Amino acid sequence: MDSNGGAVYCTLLLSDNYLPGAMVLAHSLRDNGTKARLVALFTPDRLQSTTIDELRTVYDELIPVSSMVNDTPANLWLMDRPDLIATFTKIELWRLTQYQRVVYIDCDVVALRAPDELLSLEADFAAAPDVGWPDCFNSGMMALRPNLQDYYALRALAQRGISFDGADQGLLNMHFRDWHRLSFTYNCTPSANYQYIPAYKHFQSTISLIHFIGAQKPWNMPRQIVPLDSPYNQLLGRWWAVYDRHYRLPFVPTAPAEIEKTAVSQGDQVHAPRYDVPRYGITPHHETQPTCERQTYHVEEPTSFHEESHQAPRVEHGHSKPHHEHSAPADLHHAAVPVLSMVPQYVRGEEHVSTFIPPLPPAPITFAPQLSHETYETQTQTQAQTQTQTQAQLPTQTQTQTQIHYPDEHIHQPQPLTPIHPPIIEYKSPPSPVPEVSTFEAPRSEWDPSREPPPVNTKPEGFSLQQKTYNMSEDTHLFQPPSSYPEAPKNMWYEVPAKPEPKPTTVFPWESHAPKPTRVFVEEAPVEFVENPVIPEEPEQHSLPSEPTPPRPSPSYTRVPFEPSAESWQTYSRSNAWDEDPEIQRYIETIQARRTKSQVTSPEAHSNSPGRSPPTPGFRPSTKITDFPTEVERPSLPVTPAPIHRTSYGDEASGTAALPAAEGVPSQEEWNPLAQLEELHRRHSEVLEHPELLFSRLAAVSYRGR
Ligand SMILES: O=c1ccn([C@@H]2O[C@H](COP(=O)(O)OP(=O)(O)O[C@H]3O[C@H](CO)[C@@H](O)[C@H](O)[C@H]3O)[C@@H](O)[C@H]2O)c(=O)[nH]1
Ligand SMILES: [Mn+2]
Repeated sequence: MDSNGGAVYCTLLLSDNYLPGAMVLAHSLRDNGTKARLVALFTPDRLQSTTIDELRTVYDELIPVSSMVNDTPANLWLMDRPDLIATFTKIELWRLTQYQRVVYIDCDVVALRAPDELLSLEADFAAAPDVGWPDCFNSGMMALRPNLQDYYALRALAQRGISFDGADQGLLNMHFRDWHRLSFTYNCTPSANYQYIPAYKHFQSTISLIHFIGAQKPWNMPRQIVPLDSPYNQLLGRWWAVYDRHYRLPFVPTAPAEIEKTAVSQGDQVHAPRYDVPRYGITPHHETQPTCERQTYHVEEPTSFHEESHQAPRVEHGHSKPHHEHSAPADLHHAAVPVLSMVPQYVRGEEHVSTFIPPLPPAPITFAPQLSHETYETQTQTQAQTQTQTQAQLPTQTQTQTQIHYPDEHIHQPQPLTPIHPPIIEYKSPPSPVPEVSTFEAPRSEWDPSREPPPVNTKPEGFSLQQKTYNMSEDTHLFQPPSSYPEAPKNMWYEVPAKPEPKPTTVFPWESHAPKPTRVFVEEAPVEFVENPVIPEEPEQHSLPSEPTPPRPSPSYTRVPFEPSAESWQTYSRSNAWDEDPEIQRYIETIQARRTKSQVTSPEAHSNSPGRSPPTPGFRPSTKITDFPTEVERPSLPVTPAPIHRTSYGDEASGTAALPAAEGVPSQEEWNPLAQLEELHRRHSEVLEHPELLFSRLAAVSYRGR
């Protein structure tokens, strides 16, 4: 436990590509002498294990947290920052109740001095104003007291996606309305087009933390951009200075004596400076240089950096680890053992070093910020080789060769970071830069598909599609029809154009000169139903016209509806009253005669005479459709009256064949309907009197029926 009673610095790492920021932040705090514990929250599911290993080299404690993603990230696009999708994870800070206080700092911050006074701040929640909207605080630096009330309240907001910017800052500002306002110097957020230069000049010496807000982070930017003296670029240089101190080639302690000098006396104990070995996948020069002697630090507990770096991955939880474990290695020789660092892998700024061929004569220095387009691995090697070459060849520097050149060397020289803590390690600066010239580089497209995968965190294309939301009507009133609708216009009509029927083209000559047909067929005459047939009860009383009425155009038949008689069917005459009426008969004959004149085809037409042929004996001429067989025609009395199927109109060949008799049906000769009816009546009364006989009877009948 340190002097601040459970107060820690804490940062958050959600992705591998922010690793350089997290490392530089921790180094900058340590370099400035803080003794407070450095804690890093990290999301194991989103990070490579090598990244976590790297964090372990500088942070005292790593705390895994599960990432909290904004499920409704639309507001993130207002900032054009879809990469901030998981910053709700910051809420986990309030669950760190093992600490009294947490001074949270974003990864993209570099400390110019360690703001240890924030560790003992009284306020429950303090932050500095945001440069974009100063009524809000910027959530990149917050001094807070972990507690579960705030934690659950914040988590509830996060789960409902309540944040005006879609990320943590919008959410936290909605929750912490009364925040203790800290000085802007605790979270100085310069922008590339920084406006208030006089204020910067006035306050710059008081700045504690520089926060590189926005999508562009220092490690993705050129090491140096013009104008060099702009506030932003100067502050950017401060970030690179820390990075270079710990990760940049070359790192060659000039002389053992100077290393000795760097030990910082703190109180009554000699405390070794934070020593960070520049770790590359190559053999450092001092191993190959015999002049590099072993040097011993004065440390409390000599610890081999080499051994520590080869420990199995381990996540520390809660238990304290004295920060001096990370202090200087006891033995420079150990420290010099090559260890591969992951950090430069995520630093694109190295690409902003131009590889060039020095022309002759040298021209004034200008910097070309474009990148040499090499993969990182190649570059590292190139750097390494070049470095060796540089060492050997720089004194003469006459040959034309590819070499890495650091144009910003003079401004990124390590310098006293604060008056309180003098520089802890002296550097031998690389040989002074050779004169530079600007080199032409073709404009680079955003990414080269032939060399690299598409850039991460780019905007999905579908987002630019227009979105439209339709809402359900919330009107609860019933539909009220208007009292009247306007009259439909009356003058709106038009002639339907008649479509002329196309006449089929004639093929044969008789089609165009066809004679008019004169013959008329009986079948063609439509049957006319007499709706109310006049059935004279007394044919005698009927006065028929003595003269034939003018022929009606069509009907020759009359269908008489069947009227069930109340009398017994035995008295049924089986004939129509008018059939016997001579007047009617005569009338019909006149029609038939008329027809015959106009070539009526009728059964009589078989005779050559146009008039009425003499009746065949036993075959009377019929004028009725429901005719009954004559005595001659019928072989026996039919069961029911049925029309006789006559050969119609002399066509004897068609349809005259008798249908085969049904099986099991008694022949008509054997069937006496009167006797059958009597039998039926007898059985009926028998069953009524003796119902018990019914079933035996039925059985007998069905048996007989078979
Ligand atoms: O890919 C990512 C993105 C974010 N982070 C972490 O989340 C922090 C916030 O993201 P950052 O890119 O620093 O956001 P800023 O550009 O600083 O944007 C502002 O808006 C953010 C969202 O509200 C706040 O989190 C910041 O504090 C605020 O400065 C970072 O520092 C990291 O700690 C990652 O580790 N990986
Ligand atoms: Mn930030």
